[in-house]
Amino acid sequence: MAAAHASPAAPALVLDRIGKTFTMHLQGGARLPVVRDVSFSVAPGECVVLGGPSGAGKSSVLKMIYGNYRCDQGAILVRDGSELVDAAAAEPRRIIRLRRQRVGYVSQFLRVIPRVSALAVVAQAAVAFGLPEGLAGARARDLLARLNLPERLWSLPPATFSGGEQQRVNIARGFVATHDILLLDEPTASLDAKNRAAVVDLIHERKRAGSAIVGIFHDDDVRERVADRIVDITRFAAAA
Ligand SMILES: Nc1ncnc2c1ncn2[C@@H]1O[C@H](COP(=O)(O)OP(=O)(O)OP(=O)(O)O)[C@@H](O)[C@H]1O
Repeated sequence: MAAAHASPAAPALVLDRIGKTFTMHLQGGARLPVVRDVSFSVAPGECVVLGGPSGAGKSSVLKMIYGNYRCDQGAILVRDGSELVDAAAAEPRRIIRLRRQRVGYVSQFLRVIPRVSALAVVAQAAVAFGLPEGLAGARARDLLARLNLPERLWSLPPATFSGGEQQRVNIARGFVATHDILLLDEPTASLDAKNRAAVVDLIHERKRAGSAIVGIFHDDDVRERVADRIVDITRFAAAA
């Protein structure tokens, strides 16, 4: 595990020449090079939006930052208190700690947990971050209300919710803790205009609070309202 000391002015996140080639073991080991030498950094309070057409590798880059996909090359430096941790080389236990304390992630779809209510799904994320239960519950209720999830649904498990309702539970879960780094994979894809606006407000609040955000947004309007900078992933296309 690589670790070094970080200066207070350092970026929250640095990607240094990361790359990914998928190997399809069920297809005779066919190799699919996706990206290479992806390098950019994100400052506290900044929102970097990943651009590029479908299949360019935007979600793969987010998944490498979160540790869902292993990097073939490069380093992902995450500030963890006074340390800089290379998440690309970190042990699983360290990745779990980073996810709890430093890096939040809103995926495209909610992975529902059977029999757990929507309110508990959101509050549990805040408890895992370290908030006391009372405060976690209050923040969960506040977020579900801001995201216009009808109160009659809060005590129900989200398995039977509509796509947009599930996605709002997912967003509330990602925003209920105050991670230094927040990864957003098309959080507004299945939302109407009112709820897209609610998410834009949450992103602005989180930026003001100093989180470094990396997001993917296909909606041009949302992208323009939240992006400080767009990083075009096609610049890092790996040759086949
Ligand atoms: N687990 C995987 N195994 C094999 N190939 C994968 C895997 N994940 C992604 N890919 C491939 O990597 C390429 C990039 O996919 P990725 O989802 O990162 O693109 P994207 O830019 O986010 O696309 P979209 O905008 O459509 O979501 C695609 O060709 C995809 O098929």
